[in-house]
Amino acid sequence: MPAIAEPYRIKMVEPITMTTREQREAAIRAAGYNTFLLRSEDVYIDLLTDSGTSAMSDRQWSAMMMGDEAYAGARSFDHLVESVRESYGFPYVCPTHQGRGAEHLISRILITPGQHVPGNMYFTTTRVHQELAGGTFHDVIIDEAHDPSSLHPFKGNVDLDKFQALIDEVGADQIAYINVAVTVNMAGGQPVSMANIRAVREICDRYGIIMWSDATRLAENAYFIKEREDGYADRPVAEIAREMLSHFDGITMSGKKDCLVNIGGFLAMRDEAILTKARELVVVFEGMPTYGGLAGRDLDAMAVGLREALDDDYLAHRIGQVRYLGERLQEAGVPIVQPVGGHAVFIDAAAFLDHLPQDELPAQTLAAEIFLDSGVRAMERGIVSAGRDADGNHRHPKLELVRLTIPRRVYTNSHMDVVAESVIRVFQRRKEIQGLKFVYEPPTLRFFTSRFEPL
Ligand SMILES: CC1=C(O)/C(=C\N=C(/Cc2ccccc2)C(=O)O)C(COP(=O)(O)O)=CN1
Repeated sequence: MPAIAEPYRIKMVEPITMTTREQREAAIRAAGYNTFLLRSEDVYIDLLTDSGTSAMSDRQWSAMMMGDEAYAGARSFDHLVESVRESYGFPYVCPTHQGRGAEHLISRILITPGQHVPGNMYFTTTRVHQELAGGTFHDVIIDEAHDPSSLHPFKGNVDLDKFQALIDEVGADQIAYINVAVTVNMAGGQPVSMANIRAVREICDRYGIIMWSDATRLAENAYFIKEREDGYADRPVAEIAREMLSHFDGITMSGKKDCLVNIGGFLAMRDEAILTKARELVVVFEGMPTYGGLAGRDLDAMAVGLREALDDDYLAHRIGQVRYLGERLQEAGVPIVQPVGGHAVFIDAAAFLDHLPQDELPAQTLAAEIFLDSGVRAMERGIVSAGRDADGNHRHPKLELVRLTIPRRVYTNSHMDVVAESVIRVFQRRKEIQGLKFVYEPPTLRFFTSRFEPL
């Protein structure tokens, strides 16, 4: 495989510094062994999230200088609408401050309390907003998505039989909409195939069910279709992305991922009636319908970034860099979710620390251990993130993962080598590692602010 260099050159740098083991021990204790509670200055290589952490291009920065900060009817809004129409194919756009702002609005608009919302695996903020609107989430992803070692090329696919079974059980009129995430974050950044999207569309057309997408990482999904699905190898990713989205009635979008911005999101849709309802709500929760909680400059940065994120050379490098880290870990025998996802390498913490029961929080423990070893910050994506069920019991997800999330256009493969060496060092002494216990747990989205102590 010929080397793929970054399809850009660096024009500005932000110094980062290595810490000592003593500094990191003090930092992780102060953070209650929760990597979300670490201070940025104590972190060496920050792989907590790809959300809002990407580097913007000189074109985005210059677009920001031209941002129109008019309170209503700003040019910046027009630029975003134009970009979404051209690149995504939706006529209507309602900006929000970020993805969960859009999730909040669409959940209120489409869900009647008591209805059901099928989707391809849960995502934390998506499910919370569906439940707050009175909906019940049902996971209709294929079984392979819950198996870290399955090599299925499209582990994000909807299981059509599970979707059909839910329709038969509750009735199509009790399904508010189906939410198809592209890619599926909690499955390991796994894509959905075009064939599966088309098949879901057929079922939705048959029963009159709204088909929505969480398009947060749509560019990466389109790239995997180009790589893995017959008939797409010679198609530009931008074309594949438009074809993907053509099957959906609308999308929620966290611009902080595949729009390459530090803040921003939006709803995009075909039905003007949904736009009207979104505009009624956005003025209550986000701001005017033409800014949605964002400055004009943010809208301009997003209008440029969503186009850049669909560039074939950019995606070949981006996906290639994540894969490079995954392959280095695989070569050393570190158990990771396969195939390597689009935005992160997900370590199988249950297999890595197979001497710890899930209630001793293996993924939380491993994320803390990696930070202690090198100052690399990862994110827990296991029992802590899954939260408690309606009866107040811990949910026990099949996937107990630590996510090494790669920001876009920020790190080089030398940083990936440092990360790989750290994870491998921890892997070599894994049997010495003891678990963690909760010492503080908030009522919702507990992974953000919970605190832990070693057992
Ligand atoms: C598929 C998908 C996402 O991944 C997503 C945000 N991801 C995030 C940010 C995050 C959110 C919640 C807990 C931990 C980290 C990520 O670190 O992975 C959102 C919400 O978007 P938002 O953050 O802009 O509100 C919607 N859908």
